[in-house]
Amino acid sequence: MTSPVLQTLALACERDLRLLFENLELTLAGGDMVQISGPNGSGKTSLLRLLAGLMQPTDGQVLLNGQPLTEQRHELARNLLWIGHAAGIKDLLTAEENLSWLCALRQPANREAIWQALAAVGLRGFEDVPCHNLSAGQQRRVALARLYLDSPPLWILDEPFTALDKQGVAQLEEHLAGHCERGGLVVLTTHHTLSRMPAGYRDIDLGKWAV
Ligand SMILES: Nc1ncnc2c1ncn2[C@@H]1O[C@H](COP(=O)(O)OP(=O)(O)OP(=O)(O)O)[C@@H](O)[C@H]1O
Repeated sequence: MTSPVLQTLALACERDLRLLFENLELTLAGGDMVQISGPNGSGKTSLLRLLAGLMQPTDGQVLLNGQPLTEQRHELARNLLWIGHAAGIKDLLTAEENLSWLCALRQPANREAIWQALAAVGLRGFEDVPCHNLSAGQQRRVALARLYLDSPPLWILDEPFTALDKQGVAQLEEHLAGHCERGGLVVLTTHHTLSRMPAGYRDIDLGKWAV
């Protein structure tokens, strides 16, 4: 698997007239699992959004393979799987329909692949259930099933362990570490202490760049 290289140069982020961090310098490449840590409100989600091209920095730059992210939209879309803090699931659609729709935005998936992905996250037998009839943890599992479909190398995940039970957390930790060991790149926020870390694991404490 060939992962892109993500780099930040003197990155600064201001939100609501508050400068959260500045001069943030990071280089992230295949094999890395990077956990962004820091207190509530320190800007972890904001940093993920900057890396995913969903927000513009106040100052500095994000580079993808050495080129400004703003000029690499197509490349970013090809390489990135973003799962935000909210599960991003549509209540009225079934688990299968949600995945089919989410995958269609990037790489359409057939029914068999979707059912396999749902089985991988423990949702065998729930394929046809409308998501408003699933628990919070099951809805999170629907979103995470995308990580078991034909997925791109760069995964940016905001609080992916939210609402998961112990078995779900352990399984996800294993899957994320395995992705990195196959050459993928994972950037995530979590307040959970990871117990399965690949060789390329790093913890980035945003507090170091706090203003
Ligand atoms: N949509 C928004 N508009 C304006 N300011 C925002 C918005 N979302 C967040 N902020 C502000 O940006 C700051 C950082 O928020 P962010 O969500 O990035 O922090 P975080 O470190 O991820 O927090 P948490 O640990 O609570 O998830 C906070 O002070 C917050 O008030």
